[in-house]
Amino acid sequence: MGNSKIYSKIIYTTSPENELNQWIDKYEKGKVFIATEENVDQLWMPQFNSFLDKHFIRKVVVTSGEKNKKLNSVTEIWEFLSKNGADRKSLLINLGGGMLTDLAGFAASTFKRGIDFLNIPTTLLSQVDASVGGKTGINFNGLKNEIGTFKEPVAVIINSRFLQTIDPENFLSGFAEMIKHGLIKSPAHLEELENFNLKKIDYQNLQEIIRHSVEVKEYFVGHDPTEKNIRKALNFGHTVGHAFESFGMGQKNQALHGYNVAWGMIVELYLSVKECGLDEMECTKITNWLLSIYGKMNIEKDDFERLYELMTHDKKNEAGRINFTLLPEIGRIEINQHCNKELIFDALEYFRTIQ
Ligand SMILES: NC(=O)c1ccc[n+]([C@@H]2O[C@H](COP(=O)([O-])OP(=O)(O)OC[C@H]3O[C@@H](n4cnc5c(N)ncnc54)[C@H](O)[C@@H]3O)[C@@H](O)[C@H]2O)c1
Ligand SMILES: O=C(O)C(=O)C[C@@H](O)[C@H](O)[C@H](O)COP(=O)(O)O
Ligand SMILES: [Zn+2]
Repeated sequence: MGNSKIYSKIIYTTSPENELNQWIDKYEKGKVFIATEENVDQLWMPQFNSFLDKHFIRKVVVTSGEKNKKLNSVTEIWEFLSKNGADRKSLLINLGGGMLTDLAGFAASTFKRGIDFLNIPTTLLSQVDASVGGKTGINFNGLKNEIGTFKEPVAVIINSRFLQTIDPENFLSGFAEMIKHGLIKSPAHLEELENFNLKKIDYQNLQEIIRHSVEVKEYFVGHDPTEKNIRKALNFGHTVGHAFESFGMGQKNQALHGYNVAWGMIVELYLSVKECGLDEMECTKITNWLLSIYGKMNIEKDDFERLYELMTHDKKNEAGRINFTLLPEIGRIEINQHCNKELIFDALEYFRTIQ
């Protein structure tokens, strides 16, 4: 995958506490803090409690769920840090899924103009994607990740044992970002995902597959940390996926991020055929696979204008044009692809009617 210039140290371990020991030593006693969210606090914090006590690490717990990836929750973390005497040299440990690592990473990257943070991701999605690469942020104004920063954690500690308590839907949500990694860079990774038994998860094998996925992410982040160029590859499926996700925000059964990305990838694979010459049979094969795992979201023709409007907020856009990352073939990307409104509507119609 080539030399990575990623700033964070990525550590794979079965004993996060042992790894943490060495990191904590670099910081003054009483200046290390931990942020988590309710569900993870209940499920996984008990195993860390004596460690936290021993090292005088104080804890803040925010409310779980994507709808809490918002400014109020950031304020809670800022207040906690401020009241507990955090200074510029402090460390914040973020224990949780992508919602928490995005949120608390953002809080850390802005507190006193930025303090160190370390991620311990607890969902598949956060292990293969969200905790790595330094995109932090919150949703705002009905738009995904509208406010945020680029700041990499000092380290990411990955332990696949956390995944044993993940529900199947959240597992599949993370699996979608892995499929994205295979599609944009690694046919070999895609193949191992196609062969992965989702009904009977082999956690030992999974740890290795997670590593392959993270390597794809590291490659793009290492070469372009602030998404000026080829990091846009990692946004494949997200121009449309984020529009779907923002569209569903606040609805009762809001679909998980990875599901929206999977559906976004179906639309963007169609665009790849039309604009970049992706083989139609290849597109159909992957689309059918994605549909078999993720089903699909129901959209109406009347929704197309709103979805298009949401795409006009995508962060990759330039000069008023919607910017896509597309695939001329599996494992290769073309960034800065512009599709006209008519073609985007065609692609949405393809998605709406596909069985
Ligand atoms: N920064 C990035 O590069 C990046 C990349 C991909 C996604 N994201 C963001 O990540 C977020 C989605 O992350 P997510 O899918 O991890 O969601 P999440 O953090 O909301 O976690 C999903 C659910 O699993 C629960 N949970 C967490 N760890 C658990 C565990 N070990 N066992 C049981 N339950 C557990 C949570 O409480 C929550 O209910 C989105 O906001 C998305 O935009 C960011
Ligand atoms: O790391 C990246 O770069 C990505 O685009 C990874 C995406 O999976 C992730 O959802 C990211 O948060 C999207 O970022 P945004 O800039 O489109 O909000
Ligand atoms: Zn994503």
